[in-house]
Amino acid sequence: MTTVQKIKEVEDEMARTQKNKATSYHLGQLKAKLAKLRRELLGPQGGGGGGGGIGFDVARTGIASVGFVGFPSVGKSTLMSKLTGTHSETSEIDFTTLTTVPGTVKVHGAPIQILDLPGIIEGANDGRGRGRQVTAVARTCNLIFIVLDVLKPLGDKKTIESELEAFGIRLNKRPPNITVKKKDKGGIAITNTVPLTSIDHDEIKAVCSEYKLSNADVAIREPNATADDLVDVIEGNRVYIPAIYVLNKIDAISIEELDLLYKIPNSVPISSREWLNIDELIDVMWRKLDLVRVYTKPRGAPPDYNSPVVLRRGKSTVEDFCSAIHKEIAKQMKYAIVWGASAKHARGQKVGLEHVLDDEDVVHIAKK
Ligand SMILES: Nc1nc2c(ncn2[C@@H]2O[C@H](COP(=O)(O)OP(=O)(O)OP(=O)(O)O)[C@@H](O)[C@H]2O)c(=O)[nH]1
Ligand SMILES: [K+]
Ligand SMILES: [Mg+2]
Repeated sequence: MTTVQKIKEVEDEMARTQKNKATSYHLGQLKAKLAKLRRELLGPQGGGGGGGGIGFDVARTGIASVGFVGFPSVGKSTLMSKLTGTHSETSEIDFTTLTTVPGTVKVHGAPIQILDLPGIIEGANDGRGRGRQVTAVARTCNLIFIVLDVLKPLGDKKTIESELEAFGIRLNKRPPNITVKKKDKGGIAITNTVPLTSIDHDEIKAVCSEYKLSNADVAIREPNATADDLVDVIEGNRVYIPAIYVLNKIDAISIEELDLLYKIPNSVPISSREWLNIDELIDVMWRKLDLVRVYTKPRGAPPDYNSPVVLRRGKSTVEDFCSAIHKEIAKQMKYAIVWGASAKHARGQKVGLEHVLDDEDVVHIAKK
């Protein structure tokens, strides 16, 4: 039996099995089995791991990247071309785009790389079409636009989500607050700081046993943690990426239909052809990217608000700021003065290299 067939078999069995006290051990086993089979399929032996492959690995520029994922002909290239001014072929024929096409858009002074990608179809991860290369590129992006055609949004949404999920991509989700620590003896010891609502001890034990973990401390601090969350933590190698559902072609539907679409969380209805609601899309994109703009203030002069140094959240210390300007600056710095959200007082705070900066802070570097 091929891995794809084995996956299908496990999925079918899961669908047949009702979740209750008596089946939770079995379900936990199945979930872990499924994760292992998917890894096999996508690993280096399966041919789908690593980067995107020929034509798919493009030079990465800008402070962050946004990948466009969607079914064929939903309007990805139309959007990308107009947004960035870079030509990417468009037509009513499916699979017009065959590789990654990069472009750049500047938002609030930050250059953001846009990656137009080929359309994907159901079964992408089993090797259909260029789905695997597309999802491999998507894994490396800071934000994913899931582009949907408003005339058939919901079915397509589910399909795309499950293709991305099967590739270890978790959308609009934080890493689960679960730790699993191997030890030498003592069996499986479970502690939880929150009530376990969506997983029970049997299920936890089944997952651990499937991974041959017979002695471990499992600590669950995640409200509503599931067996899939536990599997994710044990498997590792998951990426947590924010996503926006771009509902394209709203020029083709009525206002009443549009109202319904607004109920999809994290969605922005637009028309890339008629250029409708693109401002909202850029706003939401900016917020989801969660970038940190830092303005430099030279001594005795006002801050330079025109060209911020743009950093990523989690990589926004004064040291990161210095390195973004020039690699020698951190060494030459005596101290920094910071004004803005990260500073303790309005008159400015004297800080060191480890200080974490916030969006729109102003920084003066005093040299030795
Ligand atoms: N009505 C309408 N049509 C659109 C819109 N955006 C794109 N289209 C049309 O949809 C078709 C497909 O557009 P593309 O930009 O090539 O779509 P794609 O998603 O890049 O397609 P592939 O590269 O083949 O996956 C073209 O005929 C576009 O003119 C829109 O906002 N409204
Ligand atoms: K097309
Ligand atoms: Mg295209």
